[in-house]
Amino acid sequence: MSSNGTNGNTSSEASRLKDPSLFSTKIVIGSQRLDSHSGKTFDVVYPGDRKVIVATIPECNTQDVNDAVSSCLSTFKEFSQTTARQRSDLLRKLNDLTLANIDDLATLIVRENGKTRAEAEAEVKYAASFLSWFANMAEVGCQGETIAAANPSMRIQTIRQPIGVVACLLPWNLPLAMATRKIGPALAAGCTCIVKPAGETPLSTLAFAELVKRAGYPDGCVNVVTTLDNVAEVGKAICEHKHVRKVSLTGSTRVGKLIAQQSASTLKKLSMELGGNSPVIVMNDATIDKAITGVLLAKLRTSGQTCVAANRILVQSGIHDKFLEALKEKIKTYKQGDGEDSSTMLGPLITDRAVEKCRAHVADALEKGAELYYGPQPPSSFPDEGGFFYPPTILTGLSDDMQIATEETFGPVAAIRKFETEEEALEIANNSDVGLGAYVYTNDLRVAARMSAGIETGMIGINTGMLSACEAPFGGVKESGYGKEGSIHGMAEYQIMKSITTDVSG
Ligand SMILES: NC(=O)C1=CN([C@@H]2O[C@H](COP(=O)(O)OP(=O)(O)OC[C@H]3O[C@@H](n4cnc5c(N)ncnc54)[C@H](O)[C@@H]3O)[C@@H](O)[C@H]2O)C=CC1
Ligand SMILES: O=C(O)[C@H](O)CS(=O)(=O)O
Repeated sequence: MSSNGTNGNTSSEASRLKDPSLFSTKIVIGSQRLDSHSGKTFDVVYPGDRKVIVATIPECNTQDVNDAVSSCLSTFKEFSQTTARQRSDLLRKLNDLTLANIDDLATLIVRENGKTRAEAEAEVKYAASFLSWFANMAEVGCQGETIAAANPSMRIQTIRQPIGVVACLLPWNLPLAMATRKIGPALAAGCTCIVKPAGETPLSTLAFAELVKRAGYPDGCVNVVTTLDNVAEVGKAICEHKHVRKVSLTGSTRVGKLIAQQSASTLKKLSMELGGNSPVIVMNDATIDKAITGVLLAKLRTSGQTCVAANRILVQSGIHDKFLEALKEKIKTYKQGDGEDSSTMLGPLITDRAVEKCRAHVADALEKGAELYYGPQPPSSFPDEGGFFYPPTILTGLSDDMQIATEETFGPVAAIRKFETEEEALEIANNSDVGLGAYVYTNDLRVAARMSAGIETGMIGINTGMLSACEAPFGGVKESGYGKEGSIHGMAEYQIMKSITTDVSG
């Protein structure tokens, strides 16, 4: 294991930054920036042209995980004793530093994820919102209770305490926002963190760890381990480590089930923000322009790579044809290309596997009776070279037997299905093992109320395609997982509540 003492910003990529010292390619263990014990590395590829190796990053193993947890544990003894006020002040400094470095953080997100700069800057602001939110929550969320005991001799109180060492497992689609959505409440509660970003997108998390240090946090509050190909070993080491008391995962349901199994031996507290299959229901009385805008936002944000992406678009028969025509006219205007090009509206997907998944979903749907309403016919649907692009596509005639109806496409493919009645739409929408987000377009409050009650998801947007905000509880039901992130509920995920009964008689 070597340490060059700096953050390894030897890459030409660092020259893209105003502050090249934010280009960090070493893992973070306490005060040290290190290579992995194995000395092995992996490359981060720019999805916009799949050629440039953006950075070479340590491929961690069990020893690295153990070092990171040891760092968390030793710092926890000190950090857990800070006051809520102190932790609130630190989060405000971290929020301010994050926003002050928005240009560089956005550059790193564009380079590692491929999304447009506009989306990357929006993500940095979204990420910072969790820091400012939990700066406010730090003092509120740490309050306990005094309970009137039935026994006059007794005084019953509760206090909230940090749960301990927290593991944060992050997805690649919003690498920074998903980091702060976990690290923010964990630090607010007084926990210390071992953070594992997705192998595809480690750079914004490593830069954020630099800002944590600059904000004045004790070394060891936020430790970062990285892996791409050794994730099974690293994940197992995290899940089975007895000093890791909490795991917060944002990722697929497949990985969520694995984490739950592996964490069972030490009975860790878990927050599971997993996969979705979001239905959109457009009723005949919907305002069509609003519906088109919202559906395309829910479908195409981050090129369709969000867990709350519109995956099944159900349109009532009376508005179906008009809606389709308007959707096609609008989707045509979405220009794909390099994220740094200001005219680009859709960046590439994260890998060629993601492109292949879109192609396979379209091909499968067409074989099972769907029609290609807009977009290229597979397999000519994606370029032979260049970035990981899949062209925006509209399919009609969606049916439950198609892969695109039961799996997240995670790409710019809009699958439309006509329905007749409200009851039919609700039945189709709920025919899924997962339940994260859903969207309903109607001007009838009674329909909105019935749909809000009847749809089996954790979150619903009514006449909007955006249901995420730091103040709103984010999380799903069924196999989309459990736990809430953000909101007044998000901090309790990182705390224990202790009840204290005192005999005050005599
Ligand atoms: N509910 C939510 O808030 C969100 C859910 N997602 C879901 O995540 C998926 C796409 O994101 P991905 O990063 O591809 O998900 P993924 O499940 O493949 O990976 C998520 C994280 O888990 C890690 N991981 C993978 N195997 C692991 C193992 N054996 N042990 C420990 N960690 C492991 C990955 O390295 C990554 O850091 C989609 O299903 C999407 O719906 C994505 C973003 C938000
Ligand atoms: O990672 C994701 O997909 C996010 O949870 C979706 S959102 O918070 O940006 O809506």
